Amino acid sequence: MHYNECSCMTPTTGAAPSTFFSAVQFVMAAQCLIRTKDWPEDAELQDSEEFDFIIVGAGTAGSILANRLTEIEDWKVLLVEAGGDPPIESDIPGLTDSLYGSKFDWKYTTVNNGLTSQANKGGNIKWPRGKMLGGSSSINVMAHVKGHPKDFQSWYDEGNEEWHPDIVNQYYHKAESLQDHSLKKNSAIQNEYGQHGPLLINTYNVTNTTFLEEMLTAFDEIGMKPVEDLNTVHNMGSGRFRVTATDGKRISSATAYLNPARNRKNLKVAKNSYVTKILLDGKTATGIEMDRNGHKYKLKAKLEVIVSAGTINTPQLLMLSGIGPKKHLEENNIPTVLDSPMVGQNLHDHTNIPTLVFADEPEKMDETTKDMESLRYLYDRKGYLAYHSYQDLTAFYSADPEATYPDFQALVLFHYKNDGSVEEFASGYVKSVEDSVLKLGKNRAMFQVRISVLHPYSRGNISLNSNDPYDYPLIYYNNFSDDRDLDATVTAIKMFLKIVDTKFLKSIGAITGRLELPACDGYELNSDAYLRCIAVNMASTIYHPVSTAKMGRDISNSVVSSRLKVHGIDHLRVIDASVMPSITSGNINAPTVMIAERAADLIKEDYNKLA
Ligand SMILES: Cc1cc2nc3c(=O)[nH]c(=O)nc-3n(C[C@H](O)[C@H](O)[C@H](O)COP(=O)(O)OP(=O)(O)OC[C@H]3O[C@@H](n4cnc5c(N)ncnc54)[C@H](O)[C@@H]3O)c2cc1C
Repeated sequence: MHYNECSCMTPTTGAAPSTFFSAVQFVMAAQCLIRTKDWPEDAELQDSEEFDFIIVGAGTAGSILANRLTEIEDWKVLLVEAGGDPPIESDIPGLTDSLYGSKFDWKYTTVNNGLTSQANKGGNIKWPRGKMLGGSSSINVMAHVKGHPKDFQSWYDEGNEEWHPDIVNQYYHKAESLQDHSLKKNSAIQNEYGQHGPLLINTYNVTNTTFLEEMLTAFDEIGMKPVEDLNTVHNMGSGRFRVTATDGKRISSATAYLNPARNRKNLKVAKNSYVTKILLDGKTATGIEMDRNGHKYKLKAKLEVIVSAGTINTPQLLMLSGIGPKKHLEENNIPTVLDSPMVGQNLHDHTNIPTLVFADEPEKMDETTKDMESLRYLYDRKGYLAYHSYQDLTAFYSADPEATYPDFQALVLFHYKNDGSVEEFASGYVKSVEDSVLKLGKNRAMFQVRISVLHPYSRGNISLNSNDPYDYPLIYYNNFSDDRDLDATVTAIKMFLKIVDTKFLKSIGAITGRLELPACDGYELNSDAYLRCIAVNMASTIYHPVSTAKMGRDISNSVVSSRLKVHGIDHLRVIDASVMPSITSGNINAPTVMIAERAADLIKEDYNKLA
């Protein structure tokens, strides 16, 4: 073809190229507009510099504490974070998955115990954790689920007097600001949420709501009644998630709390800085030892060191500093400062079993639609990038239909027909399971329903691998060590599988289908024995580990007091998900936010600074 034959290349008056060039410029600029640019500066530090408070970890809890404590102008605060600024992928809900396994993830895995999760490649479970400002709130799925008042009543009844459900509710309200205008019209929902807090709560900008509505009708048919707002009815029924995202963008603890405080003169933030030890003078915390680009700093805390390093790193740091079970410290050649037997113990989580349903719909988005949706996201923050692939749906239910406290949670994740994500999912399993998923999924859409028992009995622990702070701790999950959890899991799956017989699911030809695992070969499909076998072998996590520095009355049964002070050590607190006495009914980021908000006021109260 000659140049002249291509009408597109015929010289023009310039209007067309200039119009398209403007469009390209708009697209380039729109991408920059997404990016959060308000991260705090990386502070310069002097060795032996003194602060009033040093907070270890800028995650969900740590970022909140940094903001609330620097509200007191004469308190000088240092926030230390092992990671750096979150990348643009963290801002865009639809790209969250690309962070897993990246440098923004600690990439922890559980220890292979040879018994559970044997269908997973490596026989272990991946436990992602955010390593950046915002911590796991910068990598999570953004569901904002506040648990059930009974969860907090049980904390309170165990002697944790600062955590009565009414007080807890007050601190949820302090944190929240409900954005969804249609929900605000309902006074019960409006009253359930705070209206003026830093954490913006909304509903994902999902565009294909017809499909969601059909699914909710199916939930209704199996007794999981759809409700407008699950938090308002304390998690009984089914519905769309409230999320910490608004205008199609993530709201992490860092964007909600840390960035607005970044210019305060009494706050310093040290990024890419790893705390290796809490410094102690006898049984008093005096500061931290920190590694920044190979340079070791010793920094002093006049009032307190606050450990907010999360459920895995918090007990690791306590033990590296000589606070933990004496025998375990001795095995790792760490001099015992305080024999605190519960450090690292009581680990539990919401184990999840991916229950697979295959069906004719929904169809895969074609590439042109996908491209148009990406452009649309740049234009108005809608389209598939505006929500996480967990879409929106969840259901809370119980074995007893009359129950008012949920036993189980199911989260629904869709994989479009012939979508590459099915292969990616299947590749996490041993060959026989991988092949059966691919066979069942050929020319079908896949629904991955992640089913969890909300209140497990099994307990695991976090242990040290050695006294080297750079050696990853060992995660002994022990998730089915109590048989009641496996029985409950089978009940939960069976109850959920009734969905395959609902009108909508039947209309799209839904089937379950056998997953090929030699261990489960002899069992009839979907029999109790088969589901038990699948549950044991396919067990994974929904990423909610808690309780490895639990609060309680004394050192024999807990690590911290109701005011989150470490038993037996002065000037040291733990404030993060590890202090929960037991896990809440649902996703745990919102409870961790509430804990940090409450703890900030407990600290202010202790120093007579509460307004
Ligand atoms: C993939 C994923 C999806 C999830 N989805 C949801 C969801 O949709 N909804 C929900 O409610 N919950 C969800 N969760 C759980 C929730 O996000 C976490 O429970 C919560 O963020 C925990 O907060 P935290 O403050 O305890 O710890 P983190 O937020 O993990 O913060 C700990 C911080 O400490 C830093 N740190 C650790 N050790 C050191 C050290 N030695 N020195 C310096 N810094 C250190 C870490 O880098 C991190 O930034 C999810 C979690 C994950 C991982």
